[in-house]
Amino acid sequence: MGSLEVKKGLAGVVVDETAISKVEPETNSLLYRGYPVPELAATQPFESVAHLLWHGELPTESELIDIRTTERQHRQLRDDVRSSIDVLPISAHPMDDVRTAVSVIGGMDTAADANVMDAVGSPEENLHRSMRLFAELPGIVAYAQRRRRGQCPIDPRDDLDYAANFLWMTFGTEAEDVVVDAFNRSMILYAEHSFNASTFTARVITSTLSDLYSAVVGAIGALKGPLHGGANEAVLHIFDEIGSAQHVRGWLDTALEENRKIMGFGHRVYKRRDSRVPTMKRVLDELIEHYQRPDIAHLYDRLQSEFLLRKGIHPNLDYPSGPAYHLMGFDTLTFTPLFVASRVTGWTAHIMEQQAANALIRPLSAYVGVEERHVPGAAHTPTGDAQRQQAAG
Ligand SMILES: CC(=O)SCCNC(=O)CCNC(=O)[C@H](O)C(C)(C)COP(=O)(O)OP(=O)(O)OC[C@H]1O[C@@H](n2cnc3c(N)ncnc32)[C@H](O)[C@@H]1OP(=O)(O)O
Ligand SMILES: O=C([O-])CC(=O)C(=O)O
Repeated sequence: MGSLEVKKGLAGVVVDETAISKVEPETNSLLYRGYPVPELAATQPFESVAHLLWHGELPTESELIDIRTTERQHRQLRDDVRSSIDVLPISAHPMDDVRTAVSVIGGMDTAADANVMDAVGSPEENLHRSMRLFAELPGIVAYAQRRRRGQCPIDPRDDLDYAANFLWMTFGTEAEDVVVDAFNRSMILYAEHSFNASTFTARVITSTLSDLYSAVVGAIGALKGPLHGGANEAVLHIFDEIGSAQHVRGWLDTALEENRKIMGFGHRVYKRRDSRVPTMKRVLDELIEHYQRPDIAHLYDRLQSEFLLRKGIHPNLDYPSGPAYHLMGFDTLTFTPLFVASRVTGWTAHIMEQQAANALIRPLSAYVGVEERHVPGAAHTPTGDAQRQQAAG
């Protein structure tokens, strides 16, 4: 055991195959089921990308109508789910609201755990569960923000597609096309990214033959941390702390002296650039133009160039997403729940892929603790092989 090489954080370890997305750090590119993500973001509604991730192909016209019809059928926030959120204190993080809501949805879906030995469910059941979570999460995220603001929930609108309806349920006003389009592109960019920490969590849970809801709940927990999805929220906290572009240098001096991590920068896989940043930066630029907020552009550019100069580290997707969601009007605490609403498509695609070719995920560890010793006053009890030999006489 002692001679085993430890791969801390599983860095560089290939644990399985996937056909869902291809992350290529050498060329800074990202493909979902073979399609370049910038092409998908430029042309597709998020509903089509969800279909692509689950089924491997973009939907035909009639399949898109089907997914949109089903999504509309399940949009309404259910009373039991709303009550489960209401039990939590307003001070709870909205990621806790979302995690609790998904857990309750799973518990209410009696098919999911009626027989613990068969919790995994059929592929058709799991596709249906994935679709329902995709449809229900916007209502949950919107409700969590409105509740914190002391506002009543807003019913979904059947005449609006996914992105426009999400914004409608959150703000109670019809968003302008430029904002709907920006939001749609952000959802596509966040949807999937191979074996990141939350997706891997979902696959570990799935590998024990647990159910899809348990895997999504675990994934939400993993996404909450600021080294992963929580970074988009953390970026806005940093922007608030800095205040304006002229304060970047002084702020960065102190932060680096204190060995702070600068959220929204760096990546485990992309060591040069994050493939999604240019597309999301364009989205941010359009929003800055739309809302006439050049101050945000100055702060963004100054922090990016100063940090690159000092540490040689590039921004990741969370860096442009944070200020973009801020400009759209979302509360900072809502940013990571938005990531959940998008990433649930990738998670569930991976859960189904794991189920289709399962192997229990169980790595080894190298023990570095105290060697065998004995409880004071106790007779020495042999362990392992010695115990077996003694028992055999
Ligand atoms: C959608 C997403 O989930 S993208 C990731 C979002 N997370 C963040 O933005 C959080 C900030 N970034 C980080 O903490 C890291 O870059 C991670 C966790 C994302 C990737 O980290 P790893 O691959 O484990 O690299 P690690 O953290 O060891 O960094 C390597 C070196 O770069 C430094 N570094 C990396 N990112 C940062 C950062 N954002 N701020 C300051 N220093 C950093 C580390 O301190 C380390 O320096 P050292 O070698 O002198 O100790
Ligand atoms: O791939 C990662 O490690 C994190 C990430 O960018 C994502 O999940 O989108």
